Amino acid sequence: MSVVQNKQGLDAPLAFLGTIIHHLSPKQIEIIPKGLLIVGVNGKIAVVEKDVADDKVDSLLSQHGLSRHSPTFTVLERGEFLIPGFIDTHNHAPQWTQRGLGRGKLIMEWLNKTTFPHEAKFQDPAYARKTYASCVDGFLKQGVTTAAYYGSLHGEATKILAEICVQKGQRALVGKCNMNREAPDYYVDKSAAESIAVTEDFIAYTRQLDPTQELVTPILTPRFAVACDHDVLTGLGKLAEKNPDLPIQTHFNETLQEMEITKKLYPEFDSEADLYEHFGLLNDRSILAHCIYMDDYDMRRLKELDCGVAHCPISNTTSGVFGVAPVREYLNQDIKVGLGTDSGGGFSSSIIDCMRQAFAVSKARQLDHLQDKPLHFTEMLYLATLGGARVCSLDHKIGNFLVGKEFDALEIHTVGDDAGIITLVEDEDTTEDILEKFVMSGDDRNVAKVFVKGRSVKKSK
Ligand SMILES: O=c1[nH]c(=O)c2nc[nH]c2[nH]1
Repeated sequence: MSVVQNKQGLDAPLAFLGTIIHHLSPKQIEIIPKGLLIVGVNGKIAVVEKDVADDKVDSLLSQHGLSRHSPTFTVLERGEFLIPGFIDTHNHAPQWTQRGLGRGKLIMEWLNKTTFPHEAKFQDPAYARKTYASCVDGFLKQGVTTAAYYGSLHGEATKILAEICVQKGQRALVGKCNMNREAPDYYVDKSAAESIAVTEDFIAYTRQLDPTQELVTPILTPRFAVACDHDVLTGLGKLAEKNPDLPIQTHFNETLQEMEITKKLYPEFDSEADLYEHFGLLNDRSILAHCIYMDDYDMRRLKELDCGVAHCPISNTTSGVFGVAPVREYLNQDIKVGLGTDSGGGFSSSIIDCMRQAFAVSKARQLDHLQDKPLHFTEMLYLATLGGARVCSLDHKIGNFLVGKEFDALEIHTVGDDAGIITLVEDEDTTEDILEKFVMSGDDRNVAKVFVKGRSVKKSK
């Protein structure tokens, strides 16, 4: 077992001079045209100075042991800027090799025919190590500095996923997936007792791997009530009560088929909100994926219990039914909401694609709810950054560039030979124009550098 590497921090402070973009709240984006941002060797943001004069740059750099000639000092040219790292609030790591497969199927058919055969392969630790290494590298490359991962049901493979996140420097919530029914014999927890025991062992292992949760936090992961009997949900509820630092993730009001089966299996509950709350799994640490079919009661309970919503516009609109989640309503009610790639239900593992699809979904929603204004591109960026941090209960640490937070950031390049096929930046473009071009037409080639806690973690272009 490896413990978190490089405990002592960075070799030298980092400094960036140029355009810095982040959110202070859902409605408040701050675009700092000539900013100086300095990161201390502890990986935390030490200075954010706006409209900084030249002599002030020199003095602030020197106060932190740097100069304009230091190798860790970066001048961001026109078309280059810093944004906070992307946060993927819903991601199935063992589905890395099935992205795009079986789209158009209803959920239960897709799980049984496409997904479970893939996830079952993680019985083999060597396969898990190889595939999870590719998965974590792939997400880092695309600027996902934090991911909320569902593992497979296997304890060993899920430990490997946690180790790889630590080794490669990705911040992650990692969960052993609990599922002891409504799945084939070859891929199901053998009993409720075993499901809970493997979960406890995984939590203990991860706490040893990263004792201060510097990067990796274990997360309770009942796949959904369809796949978990009463004993599993009861056991997980007890773990949630005993471990108040553990986040919880599950799928919620995802499809009409899933909701109908849930109702048959749990006839005593009128809503999924009541069901998960009864078992102690709905609180301010809960990350609920999809949340498409929401009545007033569900909305109210999510708000009252301060749950977070993982909005997954790509998978929602490409499964058997076109699902339109009420994302404007979540924002209006200040219900915590962020974006999930839902990779591999989502055919794309890119949060940039996800931002764009969130826009399309908000347009679709407007067709039936005229008052629901479509998302603005700055709101899409909010969902991908600070919104996601709130959903993952990590907004005290990451999500924007406030002094004292950890430096999880992307250096975005929209010009130059390596800028790919982004909409060409022209002389007359404002910074807002350039940001919009990035959000609407950029891709991983524009994510030039990726930092987690100040460490550079993108392997290659
Ligand atoms: O998009 C999804 N992916 C899954 O793996 C899953 N399991 C239950 N419900 C699900 N939805």
